[in-house]
Amino acid sequence: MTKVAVIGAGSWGTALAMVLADNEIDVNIWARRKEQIAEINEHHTNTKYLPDIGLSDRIVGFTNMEDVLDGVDVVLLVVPTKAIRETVREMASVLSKEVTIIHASKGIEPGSHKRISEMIEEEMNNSGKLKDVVVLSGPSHAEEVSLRQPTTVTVSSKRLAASELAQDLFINQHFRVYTNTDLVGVEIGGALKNTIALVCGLTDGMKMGDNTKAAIMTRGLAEIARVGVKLGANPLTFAGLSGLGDLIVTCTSMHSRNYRAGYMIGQGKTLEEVLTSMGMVVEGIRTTKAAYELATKLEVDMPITSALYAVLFEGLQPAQATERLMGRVKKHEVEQLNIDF
Ligand SMILES: NC(=O)C1=CN([C@@H]2O[C@H](COP(=O)(O)OP(=O)(O)OC[C@H]3O[C@@H](n4cnc5c(N)ncnc54)[C@H](OP(=O)(O)O)[C@@H]3O)[C@@H](O)[C@H]2O)C=CC1
Ligand SMILES: O=C(CO)COP(=O)(O)O
Repeated sequence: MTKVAVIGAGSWGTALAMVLADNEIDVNIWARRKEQIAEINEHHTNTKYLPDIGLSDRIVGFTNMEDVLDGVDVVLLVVPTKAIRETVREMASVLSKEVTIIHASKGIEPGSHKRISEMIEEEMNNSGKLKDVVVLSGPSHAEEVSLRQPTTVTVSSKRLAASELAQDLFINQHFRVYTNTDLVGVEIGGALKNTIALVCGLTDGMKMGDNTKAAIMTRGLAEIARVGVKLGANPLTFAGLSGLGDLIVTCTSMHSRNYRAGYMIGQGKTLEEVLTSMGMVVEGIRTTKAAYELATKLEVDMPITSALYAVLFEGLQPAQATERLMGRVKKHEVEQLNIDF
Protein backbone atom coordinates (compact mmCIF):
# COMPACT_ATOMS: atom_id res chain seq x y z
CA MET A 1 0.00 0.00 0.00
CA THR A 2 1.30 3.49 -0.95
CA LYS A 3 2.33 5.57 2.07
CA VAL A 4 1.32 9.24 1.86
CA ALA A 5 2.37 12.32 3.83
CA VAL A 6 0.24 15.45 3.67
CA ILE A 7 2.29 18.61 4.28
CA GLY A 8 -0.04 21.38 5.43
CA ALA A 9 -3.02 20.88 7.75
CA GLY A 10 -5.12 23.88 6.74
CA SER A 11 -8.60 23.40 5.30
CA TRP A 12 -7.51 21.89 2.01
CA GLY A 13 -4.75 19.60 3.30
CA THR A 14 -7.12 18.24 5.93
CA ALA A 15 -10.02 17.71 3.49
CA LEU A 16 -7.74 15.89 1.04
CA ALA A 17 -6.31 13.76 3.88
CA MET A 18 -9.93 12.73 4.57
CA VAL A 19 -10.37 11.66 0.92
CA LEU A 20 -7.24 9.49 1.19
CA ALA A 21 -8.44 8.03 4.50
CA ASP A 22 -11.80 7.22 2.88
CA ASN A 23 -9.76 5.27 0.32
CA GLU A 24 -8.22 3.26 3.19
CA ILE A 25 -4.83 4.94 2.91
CA ASP A 26 -2.94 5.69 6.12
CA VAL A 27 -1.93 9.35 6.16
CA ASN A 28 0.80 11.18 8.02
CA ILE A 29 -0.09 14.87 8.23
CA TRP A 30 2.30 17.73 9.07
CA ALA A 31 1.56 21.12 10.61
CA ARG A 32 3.92 23.62 12.18
CA ARG A 33 1.91 24.20 15.40
CA LYS A 34 2.24 21.61 18.20
CA GLU A 35 -1.22 22.37 19.64
CA GLN A 36 -2.88 21.72 16.28
CA ILE A 37 -1.14 18.34 15.93
CA ALA A 38 -2.08 17.46 19.51
CA GLU A 39 -5.72 18.22 18.67
CA ILE A 40 -5.58 16.04 15.52
CA ASN A 41 -3.98 13.10 17.38
CA GLU A 42 -5.95 13.32 20.63
CA HIS A 43 -9.39 14.51 19.50
CA HIS A 44 -9.43 13.70 15.75
CA THR A 45 -10.55 17.23 14.92
CA ASN A 46 -9.10 20.34 13.26
CA THR A 47 -11.48 22.96 14.60
CA LYS A 48 -9.71 26.06 13.29
CA TYR A 49 -9.93 24.98 9.66
CA LEU A 50 -12.75 22.40 9.40
CA PRO A 51 -14.90 22.92 12.51
CA ASP A 52 -17.82 20.74 11.41
CA ILE A 53 -16.16 17.37 10.88
CA GLY A 54 -14.44 14.59 12.78
CA LEU A 55 -11.24 13.18 11.26
CA SER A 56 -10.47 9.56 10.51
CA ASP A 57 -8.09 7.87 12.94
CA ARG A 58 -6.07 6.81 9.88
CA ILE A 59 -4.76 10.41 9.94
CA VAL A 60 -1.79 10.82 12.28
CA GLY A 61 -0.20 14.21 12.95
CA PHE A 62 3.46 15.26 13.16
CA THR A 63 5.34 18.53 13.60
CA ASN A 64 8.72 17.04 12.73
CA MET A 65 9.42 16.94 8.98
CA GLU A 66 11.78 13.98 9.15
CA ASP A 67 9.24 11.86 11.02
CA VAL A 68 6.28 12.73 8.81
CA LEU A 69 8.20 11.84 5.64
CA ASP A 70 9.72 8.64 6.98
CA GLY A 71 9.21 5.87 4.41
CA VAL A 72 6.57 7.68 2.32
CA ASP A 73 6.27 7.23 -1.47
CA VAL A 74 3.97 10.18 -2.14
CA VAL A 75 3.86 13.67 -0.62
CA LEU A 76 0.75 15.82 -0.93
CA LEU A 77 1.95 19.40 -0.55
CA VAL A 78 -0.77 21.89 0.45
CA VAL A 79 0.79 24.97 2.01
CA PRO A 80 0.15 28.55 0.81
CA THR A 81 2.20 29.59 -2.23
CA LYS A 82 4.39 31.91 -0.17
CA ALA A 83 5.49 28.94 1.96
CA ILE A 84 6.20 26.50 -0.90
CA ARG A 85 9.93 27.16 -1.31
CA GLU A 86 10.92 27.02 2.37
CA THR A 87 8.74 23.94 2.95
CA VAL A 88 10.13 22.03 -0.05
CA ARG A 89 13.68 22.97 0.95
CA GLU A 90 13.06 21.47 4.38
CA MET A 91 11.54 18.35 2.82
CA ALA A 92 14.53 17.92 0.47
CA SER A 93 16.94 18.10 3.39
CA VAL A 94 15.38 15.14 5.22
CA LEU A 95 13.86 12.85 2.56
CA SER A 96 15.49 9.44 2.58
CA LYS A 97 14.07 8.17 -0.72
CA GLU A 98 12.61 9.36 -4.04
CA VAL A 99 9.01 10.63 -3.87
CA THR A 100 6.23 11.84 -6.12
CA ILE A 101 5.02 15.26 -4.98
CA ILE A 102 1.36 16.04 -5.65
CA HIS A 103 0.63 19.69 -4.95
CA ALA A 104 -2.82 21.19 -4.47
CA SER A 105 -1.90 24.85 -3.93
CA LYS A 106 -3.00 27.66 -6.24
CA GLY A 107 -0.71 30.57 -6.95
CA ILE A 108 2.14 32.15 -8.91
CA GLU A 109 5.25 33.60 -7.33
CA PRO A 110 5.68 37.39 -7.65
CA GLY A 111 9.09 38.37 -9.04
CA SER A 112 9.96 35.02 -10.63
CA HIS A 113 6.43 34.39 -12.04
CA LYS A 114 7.02 30.68 -11.48
CA ARG A 115 4.22 28.16 -11.24
CA ILE A 116 4.16 25.95 -8.15
CA SER A 117 5.47 22.84 -9.94
CA GLU A 118 8.39 24.92 -11.20
CA MET A 119 9.21 26.14 -7.68
CA ILE A 120 9.08 22.54 -6.39
CA GLU A 121 11.39 21.33 -9.16
CA GLU A 122 13.84 24.14 -8.45
CA GLU A 123 13.95 23.48 -4.72
CA MET A 124 14.23 19.68 -5.11
CA ASN A 125 16.71 20.00 -7.97
CA ASN A 126 19.92 18.84 -6.37
CA SER A 127 18.41 16.41 -3.90
CA GLY A 128 17.92 13.50 -6.32
CA LYS A 129 14.72 12.74 -4.36
CA LEU A 130 12.07 13.98 -6.82
CA LYS A 131 10.37 11.44 -9.07
CA ASP A 132 7.48 13.51 -10.47
CA VAL A 133 5.44 16.60 -9.67
CA VAL A 134 1.66 16.45 -10.12
CA VAL A 135 -0.89 19.24 -9.66
CA LEU A 136 -4.38 18.53 -8.32
CA SER A 137 -6.82 21.36 -9.12
CA GLY A 138 -10.45 22.11 -9.91
CA PRO A 139 -13.70 23.35 -8.36
CA SER A 140 -13.38 22.03 -4.83
CA HIS A 141 -14.09 23.91 -1.64
CA ALA A 142 -12.58 22.04 1.32
CA GLU A 143 -15.75 22.55 3.35
CA GLU A 144 -17.80 20.59 0.77
CA VAL A 145 -15.18 17.90 0.05
CA SER A 146 -14.94 17.16 3.78
CA LEU A 147 -18.74 16.60 3.79
CA ARG A 148 -18.34 14.21 0.84
CA GLN A 149 -20.37 16.38 -1.52
CA PRO A 150 -19.85 15.12 -5.11
CA THR A 151 -16.78 16.92 -6.44
CA THR A 152 -14.67 16.73 -9.61
CA VAL A 153 -11.01 17.71 -9.99
CA THR A 154 -8.23 17.25 -12.50
CA VAL A 155 -4.63 16.08 -12.07
CA SER A 156 -1.76 16.92 -14.39
CA SER A 157 1.93 16.21 -14.68
CA LYS A 158 4.66 16.08 -17.32
CA ARG A 159 4.25 12.29 -17.24
CA LEU A 160 0.80 10.77 -17.66
CA ALA A 161 1.75 7.79 -15.47
CA ALA A 162 2.32 10.17 -12.55
CA SER A 163 -1.10 11.78 -13.06
CA GLU A 164 -2.64 8.32 -13.14
CA LEU A 165 -0.96 7.45 -9.85
CA ALA A 166 -2.58 10.54 -8.30
CA GLN A 167 -5.92 9.71 -9.93
CA ASP A 168 -5.85 6.21 -8.44
CA LEU A 169 -4.99 7.50 -4.96
CA PHE A 170 -7.80 10.04 -4.75
CA ILE A 171 -10.70 8.82 -6.91
CA ASN A 172 -13.78 7.53 -5.12
CA GLN A 173 -17.57 7.72 -5.24
CA HIS A 174 -17.62 11.31 -3.93
CA PHE A 175 -14.42 12.63 -5.47
CA ARG A 176 -14.03 12.11 -9.22
CA VAL A 177 -10.55 12.71 -10.61
CA TYR A 178 -9.75 13.32 -14.29
CA THR A 179 -6.30 13.44 -15.88
CA ASN A 180 -5.17 16.29 -18.14
CA THR A 181 -1.78 16.47 -19.91
CA ASP A 182 -1.65 20.31 -19.89
CA LEU A 183 0.32 21.06 -16.72
CA VAL A 184 0.78 24.75 -17.60
CA GLY A 185 -2.92 25.32 -18.31
CA VAL A 186 -4.08 23.51 -15.17
CA GLU A 187 -1.75 25.49 -12.89
CA ILE A 188 -2.40 28.85 -14.56
CA GLY A 189 -6.20 28.44 -14.48
CA GLY A 190 -6.19 27.48 -10.79
CA ALA A 191 -3.95 30.39 -9.83
CA LEU A 192 -5.48 33.20 -11.87
CA LYS A 193 -9.14 32.49 -11.12
CA ASN A 194 -8.46 33.80 -7.60
CA THR A 195 -7.87 37.31 -8.98
CA ILE A 196 -11.16 37.18 -10.86
CA ALA A 197 -12.97 35.88 -7.74
CA LEU A 198 -11.66 38.86 -5.77
CA VAL A 199 -13.15 41.16 -8.42
CA CYS A 200 -16.51 39.33 -8.39
CA GLY A 201 -16.62 39.68 -4.61
CA LEU A 202 -15.70 43.31 -4.92
CA THR A 203 -18.48 44.12 -7.40
CA ASP A 204 -21.02 42.20 -5.28
CA GLY A 205 -19.82 44.12 -2.21
CA MET A 206 -20.44 47.33 -4.15
CA LYS A 207 -24.00 46.10 -4.88
CA MET A 208 -23.45 45.76 -8.60
CA GLY A 209 -25.65 43.21 -10.35
CA ASP A 210 -25.50 39.77 -11.94
CA ASN A 211 -24.75 41.24 -15.40
CA THR A 212 -21.56 42.70 -13.96
CA LYS A 213 -20.56 39.43 -12.35
CA ALA A 214 -21.14 37.48 -15.57
CA ALA A 215 -19.07 40.07 -17.45
CA ILE A 216 -16.17 39.80 -14.99
CA MET A 217 -16.21 36.00 -15.09
CA THR A 218 -16.39 35.75 -18.88
CA ARG A 219 -13.91 38.48 -19.74
CA GLY A 220 -11.77 37.30 -16.80
CA LEU A 221 -11.57 33.85 -18.34
CA ALA A 222 -10.62 35.45 -21.67
CA GLU A 223 -7.62 37.18 -20.10
CA ILE A 224 -6.59 34.04 -18.16
CA ALA A 225 -6.64 32.08 -21.44
CA ARG A 226 -4.72 34.85 -23.22
CA VAL A 227 -1.79 34.76 -20.83
CA GLY A 228 -2.02 30.97 -20.44
CA VAL A 229 -1.73 30.40 -24.18
CA LYS A 230 1.26 32.74 -24.31
CA LEU A 231 2.87 30.51 -21.66
CA GLY A 232 2.21 27.40 -23.77
CA ALA A 233 -1.15 26.18 -22.39
CA ASN A 234 -3.86 24.52 -24.48
CA PRO A 235 -6.78 26.99 -24.67
CA LEU A 236 -9.30 24.15 -24.24
CA THR A 237 -7.98 23.55 -20.71
CA PHE A 238 -9.52 26.88 -19.67
CA ALA A 239 -12.98 25.55 -20.58
CA GLY A 240 -12.45 22.61 -18.21
CA LEU A 241 -12.52 21.90 -14.48
CA SER A 242 -9.34 23.79 -13.59
CA GLY A 243 -10.44 26.77 -15.70
CA LEU A 244 -14.12 27.59 -16.05
CA GLY A 245 -15.13 25.08 -13.37
CA ASP A 246 -12.93 26.57 -10.68
CA LEU A 247 -13.75 30.09 -11.82
CA ILE A 248 -17.48 29.43 -11.30
CA VAL A 249 -17.10 27.86 -7.87
CA THR A 250 -14.77 30.57 -6.61
CA CYS A 251 -16.63 33.56 -8.05
CA THR A 252 -20.04 32.49 -6.78
CA SER A 253 -19.48 30.97 -3.35
CA MET A 254 -19.28 32.39 0.13
CA HIS A 255 -16.91 29.48 0.90
CA SER A 256 -14.29 31.27 -1.20
CA ARG A 257 -11.84 33.34 0.83
CA ASN A 258 -10.93 35.29 -2.31
CA TYR A 259 -14.57 36.13 -3.04
CA ARG A 260 -15.17 37.09 0.61
CA ALA A 261 -12.05 39.27 0.73
CA GLY A 262 -13.17 41.08 -2.44
CA TYR A 263 -16.66 41.50 -0.97
CA MET A 264 -15.29 43.24 2.12
CA ILE A 265 -13.09 45.52 0.02
CA GLY A 266 -16.20 46.38 -2.03
CA GLN A 267 -17.91 47.34 1.22
CA GLY A 268 -15.12 49.81 1.95
CA LYS A 269 -12.76 47.84 4.20
CA THR A 270 -9.02 48.24 3.72
CA LEU A 271 -6.87 45.35 2.54
CA GLU A 272 -5.21 45.22 5.95
CA GLU A 273 -8.57 45.00 7.77
CA VAL A 274 -9.70 42.25 5.42
CA LEU A 275 -6.59 40.12 5.85
CA THR A 276 -6.68 40.50 9.64
CA SER A 277 -10.30 39.42 9.88
CA MET A 278 -9.95 36.49 7.45
CA GLY A 279 -7.39 34.37 9.37
CA MET A 280 -6.96 32.12 6.32
CA VAL A 281 -4.93 32.35 3.17
CA VAL A 282 -6.22 34.69 0.41
CA GLU A 283 -3.98 33.59 -2.44
CA GLY A 284 -5.42 36.02 -4.99
CA ILE A 285 -3.78 39.07 -3.44
CA ARG A 286 -0.22 37.92 -4.11
CA THR A 287 -1.20 36.25 -7.35
CA THR A 288 -2.68 39.52 -8.65
CA LYS A 289 0.74 41.08 -8.19
CA ALA A 290 2.43 38.18 -10.01
CA ALA A 291 -0.16 38.17 -12.81
CA TYR A 292 0.13 41.92 -13.30
CA GLU A 293 3.93 41.64 -13.56
CA LEU A 294 3.59 38.68 -15.94
CA ALA A 295 1.11 40.53 -18.18
CA THR A 296 3.50 43.49 -18.36
CA LYS A 297 6.50 41.27 -19.11
CA LEU A 298 4.72 39.22 -21.80
CA GLU A 299 2.82 42.25 -23.17
CA VAL A 300 -0.52 40.49 -22.71
CA ASP A 301 -3.64 42.59 -22.20
CA MET A 302 -5.16 41.75 -18.78
CA PRO A 303 -7.44 44.72 -18.04
CA ILE A 304 -9.39 43.21 -15.13
CA THR A 305 -6.25 41.97 -13.39
CA SER A 306 -4.58 45.35 -13.98
CA ALA A 307 -7.59 47.21 -12.57
CA LEU A 308 -7.57 45.05 -9.44
CA TYR A 309 -3.81 45.58 -9.09
CA ALA A 310 -4.39 49.34 -9.16
CA VAL A 311 -7.13 49.06 -6.50
CA LEU A 312 -5.08 46.80 -4.20
CA PHE A 313 -1.65 48.35 -4.55
CA GLU A 314 -1.98 51.84 -6.04
CA GLY A 315 -4.95 53.28 -4.18
CA LEU A 316 -7.34 53.44 -7.16
CA GLN A 317 -10.96 53.63 -5.97
CA PRO A 318 -13.13 50.70 -7.15
CA ALA A 319 -15.59 53.12 -8.80
CA GLN A 320 -12.73 54.63 -10.82
CA ALA A 321 -11.56 51.14 -11.76
CA THR A 322 -15.06 50.42 -13.11
CA GLU A 323 -14.97 53.60 -15.19
CA ARG A 324 -11.55 52.64 -16.49
CA LEU A 325 -12.72 49.18 -17.56
CA MET A 326 -15.98 50.32 -19.16
CA GLY A 327 -14.29 53.21 -20.99
CA ARG A 328 -11.72 51.11 -22.84
CA VAL A 329 -11.43 51.29 -26.63
CA LYS A 330 -13.92 49.16 -28.56
CA LYS A 331 -12.86 45.59 -29.37
CA HIS A 332 -13.83 42.32 -31.07
CA GLU A 333 -14.99 39.76 -28.52
CA VAL A 334 -13.13 36.75 -29.97
CA GLU A 335 -9.47 37.16 -30.84
CA GLN A 336 -7.24 35.13 -33.15
CA LEU A 337 -5.16 32.83 -31.02
CA ASN A 338 -3.08 31.40 -33.92
CA ILE A 339 -3.12 27.87 -32.63
CA ASP A 340 -2.76 24.68 -34.64
CA PHE A 341 -4.68 21.63 -33.45
N1 LIG B 1 -9.51 25.71 1.04
C1 LIG B 1 -9.87 25.25 -0.14
O1 LIG B 1 -11.04 24.95 -0.36
C2 LIG B 1 -8.86 25.10 -1.23
C3 LIG B 1 -7.57 25.60 -1.10
N2 LIG B 1 -6.68 25.43 -2.13
C4 LIG B 1 -5.31 25.91 -2.03
O2 LIG B 1 -4.63 25.20 -1.00
C5 LIG B 1 -3.56 25.98 -0.48
C6 LIG B 1 -3.64 25.95 1.04
O3 LIG B 1 -4.85 26.58 1.37
P1 LIG B 1 -5.78 26.20 2.60
O4 LIG B 1 -5.48 24.88 3.15
O5 LIG B 1 -7.15 26.45 2.14
O6 LIG B 1 -5.33 27.36 3.59
P2 LIG B 1 -5.80 27.63 5.09
O7 LIG B 1 -5.79 29.09 5.26
O8 LIG B 1 -7.03 26.87 5.39
O9 LIG B 1 -4.59 27.00 5.93
C7 LIG B 1 -3.27 27.44 5.69
C8 LIG B 1 -2.34 26.37 6.22
O10 LIG B 1 -1.01 26.69 5.84
C9 LIG B 1 -0.21 26.84 7.02
N3 LIG B 1 0.80 27.87 6.81
C10 LIG B 1 0.63 29.19 6.68
N4 LIG B 1 1.80 29.80 6.48
C11 LIG B 1 2.75 28.83 6.51
C12 LIG B 1 4.16 28.81 6.41
N5 LIG B 1 4.84 29.93 6.21
N6 LIG B 1 4.79 27.63 6.50
C13 LIG B 1 4.11 26.49 6.66
N7 LIG B 1 2.77 26.42 6.78
C14 LIG B 1 2.10 27.58 6.71
C15 LIG B 1 -1.20 27.22 8.11
O11 LIG B 1 -0.64 26.93 9.38
P3 LIG B 1 -1.05 27.78 10.70
O12 LIG B 1 -2.42 27.32 11.09
O13 LIG B 1 0.01 27.39 11.66
O14 LIG B 1 -1.00 29.23 10.31
C16 LIG B 1 -2.36 26.30 7.73
O15 LIG B 1 -2.11 24.98 8.12
C17 LIG B 1 -3.74 27.39 -1.09
O16 LIG B 1 -2.83 27.54 -2.15
C18 LIG B 1 -5.18 27.38 -1.61
O17 LIG B 1 -5.34 28.21 -2.74
C19 LIG B 1 -7.01 24.78 -3.27
C20 LIG B 1 -8.28 24.27 -3.43
C21 LIG B 1 -9.29 24.38 -2.43
O1 LIG C 1 -9.76 27.12 -4.91
C1 LIG C 1 -10.77 27.03 -4.25
C2 LIG C 1 -11.92 26.22 -4.67
O2 LIG C 1 -11.65 25.44 -5.79
C3 LIG C 1 -10.88 27.76 -2.95
O3 LIG C 1 -10.86 29.11 -3.20
P1 LIG C 1 -10.52 30.15 -2.04
O4 LIG C 1 -9.05 30.04 -1.79
O5 LIG C 1 -10.93 31.47 -2.60
O6 LIG C 1 -11.34 29.75 -0.85
